[in-house]
Amino acid sequence: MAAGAETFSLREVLVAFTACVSEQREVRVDPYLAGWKGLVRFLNCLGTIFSFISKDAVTKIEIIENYRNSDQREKYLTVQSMVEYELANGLVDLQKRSEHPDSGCRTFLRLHRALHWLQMFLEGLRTGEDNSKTSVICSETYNASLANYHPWIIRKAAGVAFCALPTRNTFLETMNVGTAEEAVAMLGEALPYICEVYKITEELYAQHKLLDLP
Ligand SMILES: CCCCCCCC/C=C\CCCCCCCC(=O)N[C@@H](COP(=O)(O)O)[C@H](O)/C=C/CCCCCCCCCCCCC
Repeated sequence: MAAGAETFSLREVLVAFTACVSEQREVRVDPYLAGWKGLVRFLNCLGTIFSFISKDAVTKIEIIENYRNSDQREKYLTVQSMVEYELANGLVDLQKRSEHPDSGCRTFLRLHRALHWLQMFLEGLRTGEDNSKTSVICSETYNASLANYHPWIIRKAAGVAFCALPTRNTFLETMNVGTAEEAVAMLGEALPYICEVYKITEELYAQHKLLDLP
């Protein structure tokens, strides 16, 4: 484990995702990005072999943060308002990346797909045997989700990086919430919130036929 792992707290990440859904069942962008930033911090602690993954995640987080810091920041308060605003103003490339290669909708979709992987990965960790291999949980859940959207070279590089993951119990203890059992209990509490964020976003994107944005 690389230096800096002590700065990661699973609790902070999970609190961010639990704060995502508003009373109107809208997905708030700021806590969503805060959750991803915490996860990237954790990924960076796992070693430089994961840098190509964290760099891509950071690029996408920054694209959306830039919208949140722009004059149109209010339009990007929730995923619902972002979709409405970008579609109404022709700001999304629907067929092919051209005039709006980094729309909020397209960029958010990449994180949304990664959230599906995260949901399955955390569930795999939570329910895995004490001595199960994190690398196996990670590659199985990746192959069942995100890998479907990645070219061969990325899938290959990801597969190599997964081999560097520590065992399940070391991994759980790195989350800084106490013992492996305590980390498992916290995952059990938080996963329904992550699932809810995923479900709401998936329904919204399906409703607007945005699930295949180039
Ligand atoms: C609660 C703590 C335990 C969980 C710790 C998980 C830490 C994960 C942190 C970040 C995950 C990274 C999310 C990556 C977003 C990838 C978005 C994406 O799909 N990008 C591709 C497509 O983008 P465009 O080309 O269309 O712009 C891009 O090609 C990807 C490049 C990089 C490779 C992505 C591989 C993703 C593997 C996800 C597994 C991460 C392994 C973490 C190990 C615990």
